[in-house]
Amino acid sequence: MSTIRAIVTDIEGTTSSISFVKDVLFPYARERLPAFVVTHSDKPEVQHWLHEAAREAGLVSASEQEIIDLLIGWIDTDRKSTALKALQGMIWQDGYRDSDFRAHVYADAARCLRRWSAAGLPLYVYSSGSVPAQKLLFAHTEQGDLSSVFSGYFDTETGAKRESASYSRIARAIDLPADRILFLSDIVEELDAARTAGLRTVLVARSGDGCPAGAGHPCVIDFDAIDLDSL
Ligand SMILES: CSCCC(=O)C(=O)COP(=O)(O)O
Ligand SMILES: [Mg+2]
Repeated sequence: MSTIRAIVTDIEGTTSSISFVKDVLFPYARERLPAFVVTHSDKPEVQHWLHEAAREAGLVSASEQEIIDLLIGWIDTDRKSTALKALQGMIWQDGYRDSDFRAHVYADAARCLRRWSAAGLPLYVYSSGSVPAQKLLFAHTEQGDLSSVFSGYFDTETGAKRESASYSRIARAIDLPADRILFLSDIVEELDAARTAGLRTVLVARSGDGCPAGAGHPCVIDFDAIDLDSL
């Protein structure tokens, strides 16, 4: 009988391929970002995140073009900036609406998420992608609409993914003891932070090379291999 009462999952590299994020989502946002900023900068929410990006970069008074260049540079270096992620999410909304792409989710992930949810296990997402972007992604996957399986979503407004305090906040928000929550990720540093906060952890190693030696966390190659009763 498993003691796990909730599961929190990462997206990129865990439920979904790294290639979907790097080769589909990021180029889509990169190409459309300049026009998006120019045509939406009067919108309060867009203005807020442009201001936050400038503040994060220490720019006191930046032109629209300087902020666009800054954001493009951050996309190219995969900076996990909350401001960038919020703006990217707004651009991806058009892509999902216009069916320019659908989100990649591994079949094993979709299958297990649906099974765990049907068994009454609350499921959550914790990703660097903004909460609106997470909701869009899971509503438009190649495996169908997965929105109904999730009880909640967390992004970097809760804190950085490599800081243990973020996982303590998530446990408080979920309202369960940390050791009843399982966190799934492809990044060992995120799992280390989650474990420091008391969560249970499983490394999802999808590279095809199998589980790395000395990862320091229980490890699986896909969601089908996760045995909740053995954790
Ligand atoms: C809504 S997912 C968009 C992917 C993204 O922008 C990202 O940075 C993924 O990071 P993760 O924390 O899911 O590895
Ligand atoms: Mg990841």
